Amino acid sequence: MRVLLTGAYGQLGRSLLDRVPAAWVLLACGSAELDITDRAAVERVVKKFRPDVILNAAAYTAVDKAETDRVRAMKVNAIGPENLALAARDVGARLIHISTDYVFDGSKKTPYLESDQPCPINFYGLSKWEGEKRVFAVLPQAIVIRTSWVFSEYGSNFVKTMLRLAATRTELSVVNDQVGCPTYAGDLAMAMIALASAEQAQGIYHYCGDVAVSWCEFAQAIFVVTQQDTVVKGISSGQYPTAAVRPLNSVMNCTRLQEAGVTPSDWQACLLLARLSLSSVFTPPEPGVKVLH
Ligand SMILES: NC(=O)C1=CN([C@@H]2O[C@H](COP(=O)(O)OP(=O)(O)OC[C@H]3O[C@@H](n4cnc5c(N)ncnc54)[C@H](O)[C@@H]3O)[C@@H](O)[C@H]2O)C=CC1
Repeated sequence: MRVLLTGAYGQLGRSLLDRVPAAWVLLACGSAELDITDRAAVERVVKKFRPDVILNAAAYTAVDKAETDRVRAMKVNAIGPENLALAARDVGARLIHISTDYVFDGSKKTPYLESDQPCPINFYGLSKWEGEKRVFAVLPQAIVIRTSWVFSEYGSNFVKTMLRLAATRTELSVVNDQVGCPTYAGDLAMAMIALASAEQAQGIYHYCGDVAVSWCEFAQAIFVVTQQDTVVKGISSGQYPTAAVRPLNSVMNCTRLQEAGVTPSDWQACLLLARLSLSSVFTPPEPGVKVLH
């Protein structure tokens, strides 16, 4: 199978690179090699490589910055995926794109289903929802996986932030009224790989961790696993104002993907397995375009 991976050097992209099946012919492109907002470049690369599947791990993920950097966020999160969908349609490729729990407003009292109506409360969520709509308008058979609270050995994420702060502080205040499901990027990568081979799969799927926690409880779990005595004090969202408002309930129901044979992320086990590499700073060289297999 010929697979084009975009956004190859973000945390999901790198997690995919670690796990792609050896039998795949993979073209991995970081933002320097393929800017997904450049329609002509996307078309050129896709026409030349002729992938069977495009995996899009590229995104504008700075949630707070997106409130003021709106044009860029919309370009990367909405126009970029649309460009990939157009190019995929031209060559008959399938597209697996990633979206977010932040398309919801968080007012629901139970886990969000794929059929629930999005109603984003921040610009990042709005741009990601626009991306979903543009993808399906061009390629109705595309796959969109909505995920949440992603962490890994790579990039920047909540786990790394907590470990960095704990290195210099004995007590941390962390929000305790936003609840969601942490997701290990390696598990999300495996879910994408499974769907890449599932020819019948299409539409929206939710994929996240199997246990819901508040950010405060997530921080406590991180310090238990890494055996640190950092004290974590719960505070409300109101006591920690951010540029972008976050949904209070980010929990998503993953039954649809489970029925397709993909188990939710066992994030607690992954935290334990990944704890050594999580605490080290990973700065690999920026590679160029290459066919890995
Ligand atoms: N990190 C998280 O907690 C969550 C992430 N997501 C979604 O998961 C997906 C993966 O996110 P992460 O790997 O965590 O993000 P990341 O920020 O680590 O990686 C995104 C990558 O996209 C690249 N990129 C940015 N603009 C680009 C462009 N114009 N063309 C090509 N590449 C470009 C960046 O250079 C970066 O390497 C994204 O779709 C994100 O919206 C959803 C929910 C939560």
